[in-house]
Amino acid sequence: MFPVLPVTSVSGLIETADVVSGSVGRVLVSLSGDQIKDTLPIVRSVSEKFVDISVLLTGDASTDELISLLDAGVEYLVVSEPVVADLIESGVPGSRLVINISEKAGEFLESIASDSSQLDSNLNIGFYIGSFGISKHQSLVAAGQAIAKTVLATTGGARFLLVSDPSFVSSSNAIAPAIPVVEAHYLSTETTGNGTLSIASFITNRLVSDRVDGLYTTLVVDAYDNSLGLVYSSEESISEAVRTGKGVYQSRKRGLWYKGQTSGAEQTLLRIDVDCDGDCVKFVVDQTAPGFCHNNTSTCFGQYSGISALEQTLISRKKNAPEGSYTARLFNDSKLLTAKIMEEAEELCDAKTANEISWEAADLIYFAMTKLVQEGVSWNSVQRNLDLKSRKISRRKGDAKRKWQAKLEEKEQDANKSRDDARQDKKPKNADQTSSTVTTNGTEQPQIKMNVVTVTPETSETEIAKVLTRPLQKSADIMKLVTPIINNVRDNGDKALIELTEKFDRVKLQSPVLYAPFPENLMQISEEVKAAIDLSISNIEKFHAAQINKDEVLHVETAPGVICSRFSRAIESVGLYVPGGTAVLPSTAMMLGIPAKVAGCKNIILASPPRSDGTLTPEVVYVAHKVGAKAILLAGGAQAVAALAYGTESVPKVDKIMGPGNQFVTAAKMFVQNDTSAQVSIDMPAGPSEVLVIADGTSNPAFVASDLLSQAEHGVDSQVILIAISMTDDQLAAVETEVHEQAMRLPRVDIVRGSIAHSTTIRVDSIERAMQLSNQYGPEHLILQVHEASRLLPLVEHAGSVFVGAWSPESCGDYSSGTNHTLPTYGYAKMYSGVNTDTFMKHITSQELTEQGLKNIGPAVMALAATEGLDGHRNAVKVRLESLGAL
Ligand SMILES: NC(=O)c1ccc[n+]([C@@H]2O[C@H](COP(=O)([O-])OP(=O)(O)OC[C@H]3O[C@@H](n4cnc5c(N)ncnc54)[C@H](O)[C@@H]3O)[C@@H](O)[C@H]2O)c1
Ligand SMILES: N[C@H](CO)Cc1c[nH]c[nH+]1
Repeated sequence: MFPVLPVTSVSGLIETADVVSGSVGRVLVSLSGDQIKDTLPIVRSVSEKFVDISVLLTGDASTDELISLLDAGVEYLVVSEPVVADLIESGVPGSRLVINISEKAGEFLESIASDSSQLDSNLNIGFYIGSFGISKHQSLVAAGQAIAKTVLATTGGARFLLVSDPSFVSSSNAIAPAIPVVEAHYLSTETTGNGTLSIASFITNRLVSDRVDGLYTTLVVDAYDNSLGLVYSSEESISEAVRTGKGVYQSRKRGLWYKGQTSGAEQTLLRIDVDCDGDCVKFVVDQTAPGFCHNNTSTCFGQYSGISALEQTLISRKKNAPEGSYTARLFNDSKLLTAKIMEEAEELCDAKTANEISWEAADLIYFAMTKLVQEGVSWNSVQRNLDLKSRKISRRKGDAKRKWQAKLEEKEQDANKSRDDARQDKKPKNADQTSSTVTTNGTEQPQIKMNVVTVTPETSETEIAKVLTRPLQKSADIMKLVTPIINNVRDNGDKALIELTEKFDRVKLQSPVLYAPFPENLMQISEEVKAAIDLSISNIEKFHAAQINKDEVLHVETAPGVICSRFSRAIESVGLYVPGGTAVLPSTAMMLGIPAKVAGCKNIILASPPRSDGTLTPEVVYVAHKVGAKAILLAGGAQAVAALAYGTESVPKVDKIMGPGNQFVTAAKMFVQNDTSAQVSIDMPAGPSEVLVIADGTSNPAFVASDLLSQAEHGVDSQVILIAISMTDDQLAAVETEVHEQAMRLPRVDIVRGSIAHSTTIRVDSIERAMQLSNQYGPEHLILQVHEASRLLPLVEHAGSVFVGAWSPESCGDYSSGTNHTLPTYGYAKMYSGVNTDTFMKHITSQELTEQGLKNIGPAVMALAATEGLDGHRNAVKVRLESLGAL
């Protein structure tokens, strides 16, 4: 609550606003009805400069005139009781009104003393008493005490009392929480003055200290309400702060502390507020770079994040963006910036899932912020505008301009047309009513339903390609996000790793690595889960061990005396990424750790994002222990990938990084693989999970739905496809009902809604067409739930892993059957295998030639070397053949 409210006439408004702008930040202006119209522009401009104006109405004014004041940004209107009633009837909230009870304060007190229930309807309304009205009946202090006790105490701080009398200063404690209203010309930012009252003394009068040194606990925040840190104040430091308009505090060791006097990181004081019970004072300041903390961070709680961080970065880029960089281009090319803002606004309008919407909104804010910084407009003033707009009482109808309505209609027509084209005329009735509702547990719910498309021999290739399109992955944009993260870890090692983990996983670690042997208490798991892991490990180990025969060396005599051979070696150091963002995946630790162990990798390092308490899921630690991992890196995302690729003070560098992850992980893996200085390879791009189920009229609808949902629940960026071969409308409807009902029972139903929104059922009339579409899509998981499913296997050209028949749910491959679940997604099954034992090995070839062998192939080598103009190569054979007398 504010400690004092200066009151002035219109002619003194601007001057008073200047005086109080760095301390109380509020003014009460007394106005008559006929002054309102001319005062509105002044109200707007003063309010924009962060001074809140309230109006004390003298005389009469119409309801519309009073509302125009509130629309212009006036915080509170102090008016008589009948006017309050009129305004409330016109829709003005009570929280913006203060009843002027000066004229009849005595009666008012008497009446509420006899019946306090009459206050209930006015719960959030403030009260104002001028000394004149009070003096007729009783002393000001007595009136204030009575009102404070009877009226204010019941509202928990929502209601306040303004008392107008200079003598109030000395008695303010006696009638707190009433707020003194003081003629502005009596107030001064100086400590003492000729007949003036110090603003600082009003603040300190409000404060109590529960500390032995008598100092006041002081919260320092910036204009965005970011907490910068905690300090202490004294009467002297508060006086100095108000006098200088700067951040001045009381150091517990070094006395008066003018913040930034030596470092340059000083603060401009915007406002001082006192909390509800007077034991904490809040300084709102504008902080000069590099920041508030002595560690040169923006705040004592670390660097800014979100909007504040973005604004800071863009301001510094504007000063020194490298020539040719994208940001420099944006600052220098206003047309490009305008086009990007329009593009991102459109993408936000088109976004469907929660993830897409927040992603696109972030893009739009980035470009909007670039425009603000380019034009020298602070985010602070945008926030102020939002606050002032929220004070408006009159609401506009809010229709969009005609130009934009027309554009929207055009877009809708285009979308309808392409949907109709894709569905063609053979679309079954009921099959594509995506907006239908169903009743679940007695309540109507929008049906969770995949889009349905019928593919016929006439369907064009373009239409088919569209149907098989995966959710857009903005690789270039993601790369832009992960590149600075990777560079930061490469350059700053553990420090960056710890900071980024704090930023993205919201946990501050002391050390980012856990070394083997892992403490028992970190891997305590139930006997049931332990048995499940042990069984799964045993099957995975059997299947992966069978994939190699390390002792077998390949020998082939390609020509007499020319023996070529090949032998395998394990990759020495491997980094295994175990995702942990939306779900914890100990199964992925098994799928990567077991083949690494079977292959014989010497250094196995696991990486996984830590939980909010800084620990890892015990199941993951247990698996790490079982596979003989040397260390576990407690980090996720691009920062974990970078640490594994380059190594840090505590993270050992690896030779190859394996494992799935979200778009940041996948992009980071691609990045480090391309950086020759990292000398690291990767397994494959394994991104958001996906499944393609092929079903027919014989399939069990519940089984089909369950397989679709088991992948849809991974993340909103997952996609599932059902290819329905010659299913009737009823058969398809049965699957759709199962999808909805099973989904509604899943705890992750919200994620499922997101992924199903971009998933499709494709109706075809033959197995051949189904297999051709599946091969074109190249799914991570292919599930064959058709009559005599195994006969389709020879037709599979591209897929990560295949599940054959009704009794082979995809989940078995995820956990326990023995095959690997780390598989290529996004169509990469066309050129990559899933993780297997070979992923952890490399093959070395060797050859041994006898004299005869050299004589047999030497002339061919010499001829080819001559053709390539590489005489050195030719000579290496020539000198030998000459020594054998063969030339
Ligand atoms: N293809 C496969 O074989 C396979 C197997 C298992 C899981 N998956 C997939 O792996 C993915 C796991 O994703 P996840 O998110 O749950 O876990 P994750 O561990 O891959 O990602 C979490 C990390 O992402 C980083 N991150 C989050 N938001 C960020 C941002 N805005 N900027 C920079 N970094 C950010 C954080 O560092 C966080 O630790 C899912 O898509 C799942 O489908 C695939
Ligand atoms: N289905 C995922 C592979 O895309 C792996 C997984 C882990 N846990 C459950 N499923």
